[in-house]
Amino acid sequence: MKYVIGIDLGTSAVKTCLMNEQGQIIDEASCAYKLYQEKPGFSEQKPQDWIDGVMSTIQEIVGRYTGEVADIIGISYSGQMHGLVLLDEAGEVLRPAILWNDTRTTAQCEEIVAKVGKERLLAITKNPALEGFTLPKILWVKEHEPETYAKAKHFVLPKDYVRYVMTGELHMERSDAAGTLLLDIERNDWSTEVAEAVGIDRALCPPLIDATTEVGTLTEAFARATGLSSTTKVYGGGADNACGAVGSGIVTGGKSMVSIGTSGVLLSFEQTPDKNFGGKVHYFHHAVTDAYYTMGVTLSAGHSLKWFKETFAKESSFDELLASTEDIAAGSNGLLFTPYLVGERTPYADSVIRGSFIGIDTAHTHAHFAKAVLEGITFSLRDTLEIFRSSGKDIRDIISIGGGAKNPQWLQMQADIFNANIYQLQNEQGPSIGACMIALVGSGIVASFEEAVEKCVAIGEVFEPIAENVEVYNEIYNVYTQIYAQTKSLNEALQAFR
Ligand SMILES: Nc1ncnc2c1ncn2[C@@H]1O[C@H](COP(=O)(O)OP(=O)(O)O)[C@@H](O)[C@H]1O
Ligand SMILES: O=C(CO)[C@@H](O)[C@H](O)COP(=O)(O)O
Repeated sequence: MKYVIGIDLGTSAVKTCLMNEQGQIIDEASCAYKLYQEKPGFSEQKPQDWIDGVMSTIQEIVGRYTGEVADIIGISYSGQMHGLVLLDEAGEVLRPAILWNDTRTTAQCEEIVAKVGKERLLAITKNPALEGFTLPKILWVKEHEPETYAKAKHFVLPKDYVRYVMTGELHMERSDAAGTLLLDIERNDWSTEVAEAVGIDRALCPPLIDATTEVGTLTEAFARATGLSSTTKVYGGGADNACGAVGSGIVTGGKSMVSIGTSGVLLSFEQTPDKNFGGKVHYFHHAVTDAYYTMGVTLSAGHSLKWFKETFAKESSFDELLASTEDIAAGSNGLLFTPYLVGERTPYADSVIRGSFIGIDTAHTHAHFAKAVLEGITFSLRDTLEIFRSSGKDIRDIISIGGGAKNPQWLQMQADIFNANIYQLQNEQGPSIGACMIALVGSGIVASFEEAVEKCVAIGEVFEPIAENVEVYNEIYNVYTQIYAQTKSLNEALQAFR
């Protein structure tokens, strides 16, 4: 029996799993790491923490594995997107990584639009300039840390850095490169036009590879440190949302996914790169060659729940916190929450907006606040669903993944707020399953992604919308959608006090 390893480099933790050639998950391990949010808008991580986490999860899995290590024949990755890792001539990390949920780069986004042109940028990259993407982060370092920028030889994304350390080979994989704002999506290559317009040396961009490209084998040092064999082959991997889609079986048309991790994502498969969403949703390369996907992103989805738990319910587990909300009716007795804790991306690209609780009443308890947080996160994802539905997409079935898909109560709430059937996977780790599937396809054990879906994707429970809750949520959603405009100027006035 042959095995593959999938490494999902998330924002809260790395989640690694071992899958056999029949598509069964044999073992899993995870290791959390720190997020540094030292100033409002800043969000960084230390690349060495990722490496330590990856090493320890592999050591744990190899320690429990009783077969021949040489039978673990392939490894691939799923990675949090957009994060900037700058490397010097010797391949050493120059500064902490600036992450996808860091919004310090509003001025750099304006600079990109001024220099490239809004329409031209959209035509080339299919996306507008948003703070979370990588190019504005490069420009921020160039402006604010010129001595660091002068030493930079290459930039990479989080999982591409981990792969570099494990193999010694430096590349950037395309589904992730699509989120840099430097990729020409239709030409499937770096855009010299964008790089030149903003004054970035094109040589900073590493060679591009596909998700299933075999980049080499593990270094002797990494194999020794983890107990793996140095013959283990390593494949490109994909952006975490692309891998989540693969792990949810979304490799062909007509299917959608919701992911609640640190961020929240509503994603829909696209066969071609030429639809026009006017930049309202992100439009990226899939991990599946010659396929694409569109998605909207809530910056603080699971993060809002984690913030609430750590701030107001530190002693409770997530399950206990959610159980405490069970008896509260849909709508939290008139309490609303907007999850804009670090600003927002979809549908409001706004780094200044912050969250609110609206409608606080003397009757509200701790549990009402917890339920309002869950509802607010889910309403925010509905904002993207509305964009998709108004573009003509008929979305009735959605596969739900990520930490937020662990809880049946939240899955029912998703069905009620989205008015769609919600499908839970038997294992909610969609991205690491997707990473294993990439290794299976890359190694040739499985002939295609369609075949990998047959083998590896196991749907669990289905949650159908409850009509009376759908009706209540439709009414409350209409109120929710007014909060952004009505709190925008208040948050602008408060910005100076953060
Ligand atoms: N048992 C649970 N029930 C509901 N939500 C949960 C549960 N456990 C974790 N979560 C949510 O999932 C989030 C982490 O999801 P995960 O997919 O692991 O994130 P990431 O990929 O960003 O590291 C947490 O921040 C939390 O909000
Ligand atoms: O910025 C985006 C997508 O554009 C995020 O979805 C990141 O890719 C992080 O994902 P999680 O850690 O929340 O899974």
